[in-house]
Amino acid sequence: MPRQLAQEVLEGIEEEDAYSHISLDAALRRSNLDARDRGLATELVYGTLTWQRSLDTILGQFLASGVASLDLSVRVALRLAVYQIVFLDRIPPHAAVNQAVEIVKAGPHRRASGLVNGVLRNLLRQEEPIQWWRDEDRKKKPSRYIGQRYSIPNWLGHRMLQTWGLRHAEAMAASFAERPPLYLRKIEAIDSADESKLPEGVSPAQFGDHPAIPGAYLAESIDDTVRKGLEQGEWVVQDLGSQLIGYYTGANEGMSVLDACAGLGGKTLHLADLVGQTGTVNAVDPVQSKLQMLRESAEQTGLLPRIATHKQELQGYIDADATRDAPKEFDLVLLDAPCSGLGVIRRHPETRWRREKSDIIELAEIQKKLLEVAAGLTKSGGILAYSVCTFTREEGAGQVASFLEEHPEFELIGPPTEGPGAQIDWAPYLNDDGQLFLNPLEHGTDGFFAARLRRR
Ligand SMILES: C[S@@+](CC[C@H](N)C(=O)[O-])C[C@H]1O[C@@H](n2cnc3c(N)ncnc32)[C@H](O)[C@@H]1O
Repeated sequence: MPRQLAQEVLEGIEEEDAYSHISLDAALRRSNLDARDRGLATELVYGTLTWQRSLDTILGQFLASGVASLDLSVRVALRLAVYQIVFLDRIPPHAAVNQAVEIVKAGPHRRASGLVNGVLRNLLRQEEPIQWWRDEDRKKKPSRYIGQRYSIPNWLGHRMLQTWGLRHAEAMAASFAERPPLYLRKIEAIDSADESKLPEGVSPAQFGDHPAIPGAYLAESIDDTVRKGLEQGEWVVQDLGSQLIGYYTGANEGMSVLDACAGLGGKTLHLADLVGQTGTVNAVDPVQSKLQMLRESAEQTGLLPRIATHKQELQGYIDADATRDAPKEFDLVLLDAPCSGLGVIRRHPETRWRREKSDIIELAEIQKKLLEVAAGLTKSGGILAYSVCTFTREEGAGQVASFLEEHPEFELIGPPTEGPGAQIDWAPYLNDDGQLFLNPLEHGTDGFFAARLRRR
C-alpha cells in the first residue's frame, strides 16, 4: 500500500504540477496506513523526487530508448523501484521489483510489466557498483558533475559552484539532498525553558554548544503526544531557520507589525507571539486559501486576537477600499518575499525540476518592487526586515545592497539588541555584514537570507 500511495502521489506531481507536501498530506489523510507505512510512503515520495535525475540516469543504462519515452505510470514505477534498490538498504531488492511489476500490471499499461521486470532484474544482476556520475567530470565539467551526482539541474550546480567553490558547493549540494529534521515551536514559550515536561523524543534546538533557541525544539517524529500538542495549539511545526527569522526581525512587546507576504502564516504566528497581548500583526497575502489556513492556525493557538488578515497584494494594501481603515505605518515590516525557494528544496524537492535560471531575474524584479512598497510602510525609526528562502545573491545581499543605494534614508543594522531576539547568540548565523545566512549544511536549517534595515 505505501508504494501504491507513493506511485499515485508522484504521478499527480508530474502530471498536474502539484506540490509534493500538499498532495502527500492529502493522500495520507485519505489512507488508513499505520505510522510505519506512512513513514515509508513519505520517504518514497520525497526520496524519488529528490533523486529523480540520478534514478533516470541509472535507468537510462538499461533502457535502449531512454526514460522519457516511457508512459508516466511506468516511468514512476521504475523510478520508485530503483530508489528502493539503490538508495534504501532496509528493503529487500526483490520485494521492490515485485511491487513495481504488480503496480504496472494493475495500471493502464499492464503490457509494460514485462519491460519493468526485465529492466529491474538486469539492474539487480549488475555486479559493478552503480554510479550515476563520472568522476572525471569533477575537474573537467564541475557543474555537470555536481548536477549529476547530487541530482540537481546543471544550471543550479553552476550557481552553487560560483557561490561557494567546488568543495563547499559539493557539501552544500549533498546537504540539500538530505531529509530535513522536524522542528517544533512552542507557543508563548519565549521566556520558559521548562524541559521537564517535554514529550519523549523532543529536545531543545540548539547550534553546537551555543545556548538553546527559546521555544524551538527538535522532534524525532510526530508521536501521539506531539500530535495532541499540535491539535491543541500548544506547538506548531516550524523550521528552526524560520523561527530564527522571527527573532532576527527584532519583534518586541507592544509593536505594530506588518507581515507583508504572510502566506500560511508560519512567521505571522511567531511575530504575534513576540509582540504579546499589547501588539498587533497585520498579515497581507493575495491568496485567500493561505489566509484561511493562517486564521485557522491562529485560532487554534489562541493568537487570532492579535492578528488582522488582508487578502491583498501588498501594492494594493496602501490605498485599497478593503484596507482603508487599516494602519499604513508600522514599527516593524517583515517582507518575507516570494523567491526562487532554492533554500527549501529539501522540503519541496520538485522545485529542483521546476525552477529555471531565468526565474531568478524575474523574482528579483518582483522583490525590488515589493521592497519599495514595504519601505513606504515603515515608520521613521522603524525596522524593515527582508527575508528570502534562497541563496542567490540577486535575491539576497545584492537586492539589499541596491535598495540601500537608492534609499539613503535606510541603514543596514545587525541583529536585535533588545527584546526576545537579543537573547540569541547570533554569531554562528551571520555573514560579515551582520546579515542572517542560514543553510542546511552549517546549521541544519532550511536555507534563508535575512537583513534588517532601519529607517533613519
Ligand atoms: C515566501 S512566501 C511567504 C511565507 C510565509 N511568510 C511563511 O513564513 O510561512 C511568499 C508569499 O508571498 C505571497 N505574495 C506573492 N505576491 C505578493 C504580493 N504582491 N503581495 C503580497 N504577498 C505576495 C505569496 O502568496 C506567498 O504566500
